[in-house]
Amino acid sequence: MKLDPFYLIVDDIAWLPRLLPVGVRLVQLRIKERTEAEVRRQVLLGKQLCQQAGACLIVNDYWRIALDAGCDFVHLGQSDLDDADVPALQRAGVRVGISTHSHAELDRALSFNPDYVALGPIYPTTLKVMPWAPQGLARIAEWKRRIAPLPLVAIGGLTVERVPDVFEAGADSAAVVSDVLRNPSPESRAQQWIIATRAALALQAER
Ligand SMILES: Cc1ncc(COP(=O)(O)OP(=O)(O)O)c(N)n1
Ligand SMILES: Cc1nc(C(=O)O)sc1CCOP(=O)(O)O
Ligand SMILES: [Mg+2]
Repeated sequence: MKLDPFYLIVDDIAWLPRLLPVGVRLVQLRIKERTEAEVRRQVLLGKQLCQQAGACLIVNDYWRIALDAGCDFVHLGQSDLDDADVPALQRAGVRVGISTHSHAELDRALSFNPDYVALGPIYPTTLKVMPWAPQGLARIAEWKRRIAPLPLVAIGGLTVERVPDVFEAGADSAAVVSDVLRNPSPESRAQQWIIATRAALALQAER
């Protein structure tokens, strides 16, 4: 399976009418601290907006809601895996991406037969407190050797300026929150991301 090289993560579907028209084609809805009813509403609307734009929606954490809503992709972290029914998702045709931060987590993730593996944080992130030291670029290459041909998503502290190194190290897709959503112009930053990730992917293919 191929993932778009630019993987945008948003905390509310209000971002979608702003950023889908720019050309975002892979978007994770990562909603925290809202009621289940609100998450369900956003997932249903997010699915519709992404479908209309030809974009792929990935639902973070809320795998039951995603399954009920007929979504086709979820993202699960290690603690999410404790109560997620991954086989039920897979039987329903829902693709699953899994976060990893260590060798043990990678072994566990691979045991679920995921559709992609995410590695993070590559660089320090200000979005959330994490017990993990930044992984660095060498880890990307190591993870890629372990998981190929599965796609590898890099996440954590990524910026447009860091995109070339991340792809050169072996990432297939770069996931980002702050560098886009906290930019004074999220639309133009997303545009820069699209250009940078496509260029980096093309260079990777030439090597
Ligand atoms: C692409 C991607 N990678 C990692 C994460 C983190 O997932 P998780 O560890 O479950 O943490 P939360 O995002 O749920 O706080 C992710 N969401 N997306
Ligand atoms: C949500 C998340 N998960 C990570 C992981 O390593 O699993 S890093 C991260 C934060 C990503 O946000 P930003 O692009 O603002 O650094
Ligand atoms: Mg999670």
